[in-house]
Amino acid sequence: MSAPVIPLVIGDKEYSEASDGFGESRNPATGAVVASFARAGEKEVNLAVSAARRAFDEGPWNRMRPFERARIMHRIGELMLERRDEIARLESEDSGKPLRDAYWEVDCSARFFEFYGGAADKLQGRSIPLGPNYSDWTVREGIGVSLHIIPWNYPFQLIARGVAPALAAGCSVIIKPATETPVTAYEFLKICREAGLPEGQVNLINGRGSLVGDLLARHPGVDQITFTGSVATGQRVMEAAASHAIPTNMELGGKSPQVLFADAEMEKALPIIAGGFLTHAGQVCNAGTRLLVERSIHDDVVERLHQHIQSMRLGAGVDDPDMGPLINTSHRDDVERYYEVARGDGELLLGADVPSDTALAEGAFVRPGLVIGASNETRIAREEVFGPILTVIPFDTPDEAIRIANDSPFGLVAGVHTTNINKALGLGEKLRVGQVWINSFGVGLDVEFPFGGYKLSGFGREKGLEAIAAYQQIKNICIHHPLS
Ligand SMILES: NC(=O)C1=CN([C@@H]2O[C@H](COP(=O)(O)OP(=O)(O)OC[C@H]3O[C@@H](n4cnc5c(N)ncnc54)[C@H](OP(=O)(O)O)[C@@H]3O)[C@@H](O)[C@H]2O)C=CC1
Ligand SMILES: CCCCCC/C=C/C(=O)O
Repeated sequence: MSAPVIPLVIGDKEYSEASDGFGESRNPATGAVVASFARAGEKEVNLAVSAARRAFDEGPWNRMRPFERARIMHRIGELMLERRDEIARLESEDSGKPLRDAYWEVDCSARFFEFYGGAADKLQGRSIPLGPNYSDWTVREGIGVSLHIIPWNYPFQLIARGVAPALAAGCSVIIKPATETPVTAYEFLKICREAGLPEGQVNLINGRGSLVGDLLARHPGVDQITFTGSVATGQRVMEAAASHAIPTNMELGGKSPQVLFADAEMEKALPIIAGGFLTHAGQVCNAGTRLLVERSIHDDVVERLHQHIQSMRLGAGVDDPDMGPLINTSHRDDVERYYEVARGDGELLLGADVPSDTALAEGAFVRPGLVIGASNETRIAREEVFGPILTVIPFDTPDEAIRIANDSPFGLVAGVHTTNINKALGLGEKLRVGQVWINSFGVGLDVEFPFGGYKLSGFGREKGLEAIAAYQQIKNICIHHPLS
């Protein structure tokens, strides 16, 4: 059976052919083609911006009662859950991630639509006292056309994370998925249509980021950009946005610390620490890839983590292994180059072997790894690898742990493992990151609290009620009304 063709979706039309030919998406475990997709060029970019512009300037969404928007958003969430088996499977094949993580993506995406659907009719302005004969108040309006540039690691969930608050605010949307993972974005568009989202409200442009991503980001018809991905590409997108002075939300890289004190509940902490750097083979912006461990327990912790990574089962995502492949063989080669860097910076302890059965022999698998004996100044401790490798660094005092944790170009998240409340609160206060997890690292279907970075990890906040601000203009209206 030939692979399906993913069309562009612009307004009420689907385009199975477009100006820049076709791309292919492959299952990273086997190299098999999952889908091909029409690649947009300048013509389709202009059409998509016109459709989104028209939807925002003239369409019904922005003029509906907010509770009517909320109902459609709730329906989108319901449809996601009704179709979760199918979407999770497609996501797992397209991105390589274990099936359970793909289910998490769908469930979390539905939660975004429930959460922001619930918020859509509560986006209130405020009244500002100016004294007698004046009335003054603010109105929160949708910012306009919102562009969402999506990476390949969480293709479905990251669409929902940005698009749900944008829709709640009244915006229209253009989605530009990563060329590696175009498949579930189209499923998202189909669900939006079935739920009754008006035409042009959400548009889908696949194509090369360096071409259509850049054209979209520079387009004067776009009012705001939400970007998740690498620092270098984020900086390019900021430059494009600066060319027409529009705001951006940047969710970039990380080299997040997990701090383990000797007083922690080890049986609970170690699986959390392992999950923190191994989830999706480490291809997560907030992966906890530096373990700062109190010196007295260093050797024991290293031994236990080493045993854990040796016992893992690697395999194709759809077989729900402990760890799936990386996104493609080119990224695998990049990660393996970092293993060489690690060997120069310290000692590399490797875990599970890559699968050798013929079906997976061509897959983008790497062995997980632990680096010991490397200082926090080394490349392996400072650069984002986006692979399953953990650098373990000992510390002697809480102050030293804080100093090492903060000595990073990034500042996305941190984990702290301790049973001592003073240490927990002290680190929570002093770590220069957007989110501190204490005795946890990532919490289930967490959509309610804000997420974003300090320093090179970016700016702006996703998730929580805080995310909505990115998609709104605040207008102040003032009336002078003297009685005589
Ligand atoms: N913070 C995070 O969550 C992520 C971080 N990364 C990091 O980035 C590294 C490289 O991954 P990569 O896929 O290249 O990530 P990029 O940051 O380059 O890609 C992210 C998105 O931006 C698009 N894009 C690329 N160039 C431009 C441009 N000039 N203007 C507008 N959009 C553009 C991409 O499209 P296209 O796919 O078509 O190129 C994709 O949709 C990884 O190894 C990892 O270290 C990667 C993914 C997520
Ligand atoms: C279990 C980890 C979930 C992270 C989902 C969001 C990822 C964002 C990113 O990598 O940018």
